[in-house]
Amino acid sequence: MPDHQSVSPSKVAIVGAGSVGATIAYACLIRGVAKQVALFDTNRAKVDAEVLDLNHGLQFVPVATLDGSDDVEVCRGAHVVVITAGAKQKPGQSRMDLATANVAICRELLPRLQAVAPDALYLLVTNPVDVITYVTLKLTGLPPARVIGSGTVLDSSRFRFLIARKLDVAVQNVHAYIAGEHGDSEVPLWSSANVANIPLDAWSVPGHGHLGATERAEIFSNVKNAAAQVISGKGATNYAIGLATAKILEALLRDEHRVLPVSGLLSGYRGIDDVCLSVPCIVNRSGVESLLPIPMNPEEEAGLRASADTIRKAIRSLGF
Ligand SMILES: O=P(O)(O)OC[C@H]1O[C@](O)(COP(=O)(O)O)[C@@H](O)[C@@H]1O
Repeated sequence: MPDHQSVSPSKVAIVGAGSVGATIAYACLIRGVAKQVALFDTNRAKVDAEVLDLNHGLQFVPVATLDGSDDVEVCRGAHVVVITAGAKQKPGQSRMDLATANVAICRELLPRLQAVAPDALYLLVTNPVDVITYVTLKLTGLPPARVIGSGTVLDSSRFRFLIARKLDVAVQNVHAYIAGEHGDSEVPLWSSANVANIPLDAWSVPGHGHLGATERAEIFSNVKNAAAQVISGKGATNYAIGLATAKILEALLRDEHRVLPVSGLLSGYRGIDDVCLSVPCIVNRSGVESLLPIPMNPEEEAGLRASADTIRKAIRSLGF
């Protein structure tokens, strides 16, 4: 195995070489996110095969190295550890159904990861991601800024995609967030959603769609059911979460101060405490720097509180 002792400022260690972990590695390589990418999985044959396949494409991406192992040493010195390992959703299961199994995996993994990557930021992707982010905070004792959940970055991009398609504008020009749980209690922030600073409430452009109550309900339902739709067709979601995670990694490693709806610890945010969920945050090399006070109407604020209660209940039922 190559020497992993040296600490690189741009080493990403990905835990779990399943479809999500492998796709995150692929997205990191093609976007040139890190100089070193490491893939760790207990299934040696799987991790070796993914690493071999990815290494065969290194000629075509920005300069980087990729290692893989079933030995946690491969993660040594990582600047960011991305955790994707865990049971995945089967058709008909909610993300919350995975909590007990995936918390047990965290209990086993985190001390070993902290031993080899004590200075890392921890980016959680494993579901239910808000619960897993909170549990990681408690199990590691790390400062809240250094424990980040992928949260609703993916849901917000699904939301923007559907709005963009309805209005026939580029998805990059849609500014809209899903807040709260990455899951069934998530909240669409319609009141702040806009294109070119035109609130979607006031959107009226001939030939460019309409977003009345029916269209909004349909879009939000599609956002919430997006994962189930993909899972029923191909067994797992991987490409969009791979790209979303690479985007978060760029914000962290390049100190971008980018606004992203990642999951982090709320302390006195609109009166909500001691729970991890997503609101738009400034993300830089320190991790989650600031949770932004995005405007919300009373219905959205009530939705955020209800979402916080749902996640907190799940956390408490797991003994945290
Ligand atoms: O619509 P505008 O103002 O041209 O902004 C476009 C830019 O906004 C972004 O979509 C980011 O938007 P958010 O800050 O709402 O996430 C960029 O990807 C894009 O370059």
